[in-house]
Amino acid sequence: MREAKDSRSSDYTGVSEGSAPESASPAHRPAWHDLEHHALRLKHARIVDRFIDQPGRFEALSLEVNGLLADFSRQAIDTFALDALEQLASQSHLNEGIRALRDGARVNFTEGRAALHMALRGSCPAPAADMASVKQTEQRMRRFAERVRSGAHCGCTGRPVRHIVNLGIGGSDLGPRLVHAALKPTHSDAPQVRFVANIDPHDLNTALDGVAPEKTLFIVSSKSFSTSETLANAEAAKRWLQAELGADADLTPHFVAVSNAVEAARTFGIDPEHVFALPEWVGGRFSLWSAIGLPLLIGLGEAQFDALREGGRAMDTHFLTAPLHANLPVRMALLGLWNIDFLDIETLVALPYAHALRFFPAWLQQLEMESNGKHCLRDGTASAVHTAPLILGSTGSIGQHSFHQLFYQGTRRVALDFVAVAPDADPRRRSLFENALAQAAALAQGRDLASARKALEARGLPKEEIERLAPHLVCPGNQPSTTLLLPRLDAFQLGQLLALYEHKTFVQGWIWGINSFDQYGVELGKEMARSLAAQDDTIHDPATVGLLAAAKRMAGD
Ligand SMILES: O=P(O)(O)OC[C@H]1O[C@](O)(CO)[C@@H](O)[C@@H]1O
Repeated sequence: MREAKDSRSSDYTGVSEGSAPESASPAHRPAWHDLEHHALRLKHARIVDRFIDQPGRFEALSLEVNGLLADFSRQAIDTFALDALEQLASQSHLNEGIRALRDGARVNFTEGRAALHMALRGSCPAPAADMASVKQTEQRMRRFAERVRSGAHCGCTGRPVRHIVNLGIGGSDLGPRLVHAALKPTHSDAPQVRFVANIDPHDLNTALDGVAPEKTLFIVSSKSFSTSETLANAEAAKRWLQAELGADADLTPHFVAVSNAVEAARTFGIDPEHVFALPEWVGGRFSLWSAIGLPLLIGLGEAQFDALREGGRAMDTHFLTAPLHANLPVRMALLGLWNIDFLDIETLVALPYAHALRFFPAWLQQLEMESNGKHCLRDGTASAVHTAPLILGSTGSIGQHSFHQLFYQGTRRVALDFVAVAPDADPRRRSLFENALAQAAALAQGRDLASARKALEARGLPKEEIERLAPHLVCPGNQPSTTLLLPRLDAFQLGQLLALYEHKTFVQGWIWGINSFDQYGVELGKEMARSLAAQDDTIHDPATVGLLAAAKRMAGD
């Protein structure tokens, strides 16, 4: 493996050494103006007409990486605009950015840290001492997971642990929760894994329903070991065990922690041998591949976890080596940016057509919105253009019967990412797949007034009734979408999919000129919650004061 270069020792500014300082805003780059020009042409052009203008459009606009096919032919783009987007990437020194990420430069320039999640997948080097400790932790973790899986790890009464409850939130929850749901076999002898994130007691209470305390292990998963929701749940779990097993019961075998705050975990009562640390250079929303994956090692086993990483590594190799014009994460990032900043399509709808991927939209929301939902640029100025998309979504075909209506006949344009899986012999999976294809086609095609009239004529309605109803049947269509088609839903392909979006997020953040790896906004909300808890009335705005008083009245205080 290559050794990390010296760039690691400096904060990454995005300015090549010796070159004149450049504005961090992409809007100052020549390609931006070309793109504005192209957007005037393409904003209202019909996507379906592009297939007529460009025979072979599907082939020209799809990319396949290790079996994962991405079809961009239903994006509102042509070759001129695509070229200009690639120029924007070059003018933004994207290749330099990708190298900076790979070589461990401090791309997280506000916190002075590298973002080396790829190193966890073996795709790039990291400081040798850090990697030695990552490897050592991983060995301990694997041994521990194997002991739990085999029934050798017992609770305080000597019964083998069979229930695992992961207590974590954000990146310490969403990634493992998504992967576990996606890959868990329907029938398995492995310990059962449940995930609890919310401080609302309902979440923990539901997870503990039907669970035997003497056979339960809690994983307190918190990189910082200071997140209030997770700590409150850990304390509640402790109280539950004490109530069930006796105040004097030795709870040590019932708790492990995934955290780099080893001392704080020890103070909570966790044996340091059972604290699995993750390096500082892995951000929460990129941490699935680290010790945060412990519930996966226990619930799914080593082979699955390794195959997931292998998939991530395969996507990394593609990302690090493919030229910009044939680079899948880059293509995806550029088209996302095109929709947001040039076509004014600010919403991205994530639609996995696989029930196993039901947590994908929530995972993606944190990844993209926490990473790139920012306005402050590298040089401290405010972004003049929109950054991260607003992401919503759910599994197909469920959304078709609730929110898709707005995409068909509402007043806004949205961009959609369909994630479909090539169907097997089960006719229900074929139907699900056909639904995905039909939605993408119908949302692009729409239905004009003439077709609406025809549909009503076919029903044999009188002329006046047809005229009255026809406008209500019109669907403007022209909603751009990308379809990602997985050959199968296995650990390798899932790893590829998740790494694809990680890299897309980095590329967009790089071009927008923001730091994708901090989250100071979230901190403000946390501070406010802390001051409420401390009952510091002086800093509360009148609405908060009013609501606090109303809640007190309702509680009968
Ligand atoms: O793992 P921790 O430190 O408990 O943090 C959980 C989550 O909280 C955040 O810091 C802010 O929501 C996320 O970035 C992170 O994934």
